[in-house]
Amino acid sequence: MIKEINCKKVNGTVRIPASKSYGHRALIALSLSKGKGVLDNFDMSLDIMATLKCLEDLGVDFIFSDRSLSIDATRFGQFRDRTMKPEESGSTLRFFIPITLLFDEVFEFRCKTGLLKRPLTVYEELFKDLDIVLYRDSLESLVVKGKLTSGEFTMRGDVSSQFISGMLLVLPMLEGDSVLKVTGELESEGYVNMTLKVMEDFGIEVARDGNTFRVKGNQSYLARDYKIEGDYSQGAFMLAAGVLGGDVTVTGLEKGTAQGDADIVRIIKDMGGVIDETPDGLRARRSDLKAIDIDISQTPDLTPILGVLLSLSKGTGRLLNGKRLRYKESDRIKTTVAMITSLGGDAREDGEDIVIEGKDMLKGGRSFAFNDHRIVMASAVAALRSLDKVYIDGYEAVNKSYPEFFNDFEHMLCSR
Ligand SMILES: O=C(O)C1=C[C@@H](OP(=O)(O)O)[C@@H](O)[C@H](O)C1
Ligand SMILES: C=C(OP(=O)(O)O)C(=O)O
Repeated sequence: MIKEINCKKVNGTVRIPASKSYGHRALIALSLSKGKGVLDNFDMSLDIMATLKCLEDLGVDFIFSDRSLSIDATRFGQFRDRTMKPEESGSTLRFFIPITLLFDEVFEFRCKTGLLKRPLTVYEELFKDLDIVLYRDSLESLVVKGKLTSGEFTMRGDVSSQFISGMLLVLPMLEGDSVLKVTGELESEGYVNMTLKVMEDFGIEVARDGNTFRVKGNQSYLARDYKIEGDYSQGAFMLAAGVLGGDVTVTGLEKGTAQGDADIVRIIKDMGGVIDETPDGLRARRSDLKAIDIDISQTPDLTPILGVLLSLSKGTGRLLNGKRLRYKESDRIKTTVAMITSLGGDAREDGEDIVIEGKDMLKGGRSFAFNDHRIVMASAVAALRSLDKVYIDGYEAVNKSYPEFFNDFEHMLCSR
């Protein structure tokens, strides 16, 4: 489906939805507690619903009302279905593989096409010498069999942090103590920090020494109520909208967060963008931006919107070290370049980097979503500084993480 965006100016205040990453983790932590609790400031998206469905199939019950989710996990482990459906959520797939390995049963992961093309190598390597089978039945089906026992685990840190988070979440549930060693660069480290933060908030202790994590076994997650913080990865689109096209205040983002994507505030400021802390929230105002070089290895989800910002800055900027971007919902190196060029900007791939020449205005035109929610949202923001309208082909991909995006962007902020 195609969406026409004709928004040239934004003005107003927008509440940023709850963090998807915190949402996945808090749902899992509360479910592993086998108790009851309420998650407040909770927002739905297709990815979050995939995690909910997997937990429901593992025996957990939910009631959702008014952005609040009540959870009854007292029957966790009394399965309704041994087929997990992670849809297109990489986090869900990579978090639930170790969760199902708590049970010594056979589980099937039936995925939407595309998800199983994203790497599972780190688990495949890890489980090779353990008595655990990961078997890709087809492009849509993965069979998981075995039982995880405590021990010493070594995992690469430069494929996806989700493997590390997935293992960390279950290690305290095992009978003995475990050590998890991450080798090489730990990329997307902010997401591991979020995992550790949620585990701590739910009463779990992990001792960290650099990239070695020591986790005592036989720990219990505490059942509790929990408030999910706002999502900086989504806030990034609205802050960018403010500096490109008007005056936007975002609310709901916590200071001192573990979210790596909170770095968007520093990056925009380094580009000369004006973002002020106000009593209401962060206020971003239209600014002249200068191009800079940005390392995207730690904050891959910011790439599409950083691409838009650089394409509307003065000078040449580079998005650096994006090799893992190839394994997201789309190959985000290619699709970020395609989005910018299709809207009349100047961007090219350079190995694992993207090089962008800034312009005053883009032309507009048709941008393909490539089934990537973050390309959809970045394209909509690019419309603010495009001469013609922007048409987003496949805009429904936005539902993966931010179903209310167009409501917030067009109805709350857009002023013609
Ligand atoms: O753990 C998480 O919640 C996520 C980790 C990141 O993936 P990588 O670790 O593969 O970069 C990020 O891109 C994804 O959107 C969410
Ligand atoms: C890559 C993303 O999510 P996931 O890996 O969970 O599919 C994302 O939200 O941009």
